[in-house]
Amino acid sequence: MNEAINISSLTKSYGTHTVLKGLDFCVRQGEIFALLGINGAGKTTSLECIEGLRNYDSGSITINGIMGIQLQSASLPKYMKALEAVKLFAKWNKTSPDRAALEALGIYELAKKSYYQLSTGQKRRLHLALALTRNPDILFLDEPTAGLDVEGQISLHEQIRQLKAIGKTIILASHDMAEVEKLCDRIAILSGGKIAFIGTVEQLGEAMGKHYNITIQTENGAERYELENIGDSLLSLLMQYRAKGETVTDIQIDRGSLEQHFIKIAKGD
Ligand SMILES: Nc1ncnc2c1ncn2[C@@H]1O[C@H](COP(=O)(O)OP(=O)(O)OP(=O)(O)O)[C@@H](O)[C@H]1O
Repeated sequence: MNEAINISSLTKSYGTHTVLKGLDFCVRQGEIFALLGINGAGKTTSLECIEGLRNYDSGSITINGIMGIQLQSASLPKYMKALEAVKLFAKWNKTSPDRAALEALGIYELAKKSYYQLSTGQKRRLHLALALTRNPDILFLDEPTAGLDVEGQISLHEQIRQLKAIGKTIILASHDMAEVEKLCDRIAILSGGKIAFIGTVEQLGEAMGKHYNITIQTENGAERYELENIGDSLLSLLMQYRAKGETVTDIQIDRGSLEQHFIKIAKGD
């Protein structure tokens, strides 16, 4: 698959504070890619360097395609109608609005509503539509569903999937692990100014190795354990229950959530 973005040895400091210490990663054409990291890890800084909104100190950034940017916070005049805004931005960008993308975002349903009448989710959709007026190949979304209710999140996810289906590459920063797990093809975790992990959520689970969350249910209640290996450890755990004379009624095993893996990697464990 071709690369939409290639980042090599990217560094960025604010005064004496070095935030990016040599980032290396690529985003493939047509994928939904998430940049993850704890608060202050440098996600926005990385995105803004790639978008050209921020200077960086060294390294290289190669972009193959036109970029569209949905900023974390933005505003429009109170009485501007949604479709008016889209047309204005399209005129500014000397493009004609991409009907399929606008339909995917449900903008025609909002066409005649003034900006102040839009809900947070509808504003988010409109700003995404404005980012699309450049007819971009690559879309940057900084925490796209922050502040949206569950319904708003689900519909924006669906719209992001539709944008992928019409060929857009999407790179987003997010704190929402459930969102990332459902939506993204690949993730990169920023930690200590570098990429600590890159790959699919499944690959992250595999890379974190033999780690299991075990819940053992008895008549006396449920107890949770974290085991490194499932064979001997689980067996000896069950033997302990038997020795205590407690009957095990149920066992649940999972390989750890994205959240658990993320916290371990993002905090440098
Ligand atoms: N303009 C700036 N001047 C000085 N320091 C800055 C500036 N912008 C960001 N920083 C610092 O750089 C670090 C990374 O910030 P950045 O906003 O890129 O992180 P982030 O991962 O996007 O965080 P969050 O999840 O909180 O949005 C933080 O320590 C922040 O305080």
